[in-house]
Amino acid sequence: LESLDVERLREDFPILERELDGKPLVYLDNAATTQTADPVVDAMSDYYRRYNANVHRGIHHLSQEASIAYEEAHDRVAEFVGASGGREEMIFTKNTTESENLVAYAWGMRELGPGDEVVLTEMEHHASLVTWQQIAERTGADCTYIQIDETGRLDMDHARECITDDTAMVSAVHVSNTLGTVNPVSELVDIAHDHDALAFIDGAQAVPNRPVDVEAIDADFYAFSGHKMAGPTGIGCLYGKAHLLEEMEPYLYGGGMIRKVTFEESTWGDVPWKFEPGTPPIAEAVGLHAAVDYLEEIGMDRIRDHEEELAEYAYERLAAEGDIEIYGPEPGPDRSGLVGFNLESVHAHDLASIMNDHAVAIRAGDHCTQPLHDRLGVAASARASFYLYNTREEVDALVDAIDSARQLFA
Ligand SMILES: Cc1ncc(COP(=O)(O)O)c(CNc2co[nH]c2=O)c1O
Repeated sequence: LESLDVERLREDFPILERELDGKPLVYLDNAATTQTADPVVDAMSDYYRRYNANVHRGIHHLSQEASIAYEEAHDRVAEFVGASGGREEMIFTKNTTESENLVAYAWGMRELGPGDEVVLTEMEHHASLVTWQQIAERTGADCTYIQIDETGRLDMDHARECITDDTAMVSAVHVSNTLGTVNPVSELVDIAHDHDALAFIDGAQAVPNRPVDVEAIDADFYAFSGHKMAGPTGIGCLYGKAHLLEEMEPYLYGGGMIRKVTFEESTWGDVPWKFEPGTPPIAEAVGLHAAVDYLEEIGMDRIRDHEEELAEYAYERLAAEGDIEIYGPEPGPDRSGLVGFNLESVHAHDLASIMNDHAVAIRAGDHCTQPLHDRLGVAASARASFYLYNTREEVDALVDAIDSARQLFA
């Protein structure tokens, strides 16, 4: 595969030219949110400037244009993740978290009961872990957690023990936002289906960074966010198999999601609209469509390879320091483009603060995976996460800034 022309791509992200106190910005917090590509900003500006209107096919021309753009964005995003059902398998939400809640409420609250089990993993983000924990509490179901092994991978033997005929749902993260672990989601889905359980995959750290084919994985539901894939904030996606979405009742009500309303009762519109009440994120959908076009033109396999190369380089440089603990698998197909770590005797928050003094933006904290940090035996971790526009020189800047912190706390 031809490598990325990073210098050319960086021109699409003017923010990367910023200097902070005279130092060039080194943005390594892409797992939290990526920067927004110029074509995305241009597409959203064009919408607001030329065809801004409310959707649901109003009678006037602008509404027709806006409606078509909004509807076609569903088809385009569905195609991007291999959903052959198009818009009938692609719901737009606010973010991955809301997508998770939609399944938990619209499916979980109706289908789960005492004796049912929801199987999660120890590396779940709070978006799924807290959500399923609360739904289980309300329905009388139980949550169990697939353990991670000493390398930060899932213990698949334990997975086969956890997933039984009492399992109603397996909910697993495709790529861990803390460990960088790439999980064997197709295998997890197969085990779930062998026990007639459904499978929800949290793809927030996968869809932006690697090719994803939801039908090859055979996930029943798959969630991700626009802001992590060079797109806008305020829009998330929920893929769901058509027959499941057809059967599911909505859990948010209002205009745009109904077919007929009387004083006595209401009936629902078609999928995805029955799950999209009120005025939806129209400009964001136009922006997400542009983000998908942008990423696909670059090539998701090339983006994956670029990120993995940077993560490998970072892993090797950090490991060579001798006083840095790195979490998650060694570089390779089981590790995505992020590295979680701690510098001996320096709290992650202090480290990130000093990195900030050097204009290096990393994230520090629990990354919304507090149970996982308990399992790792640390309260917090630092995390450098890469994207298509990062460079090896920026990894060097990361290591140099860490050295400054080391000197300061020596
Ligand atoms: C694996 C995973 N799932 C779900 C979410 C929630 O996505 P949202 O609803 O768009 O916010 C995130 C966001 N992760 C992070 C957000 O900030 N730092 C992070 O690591 C995530 O990494």
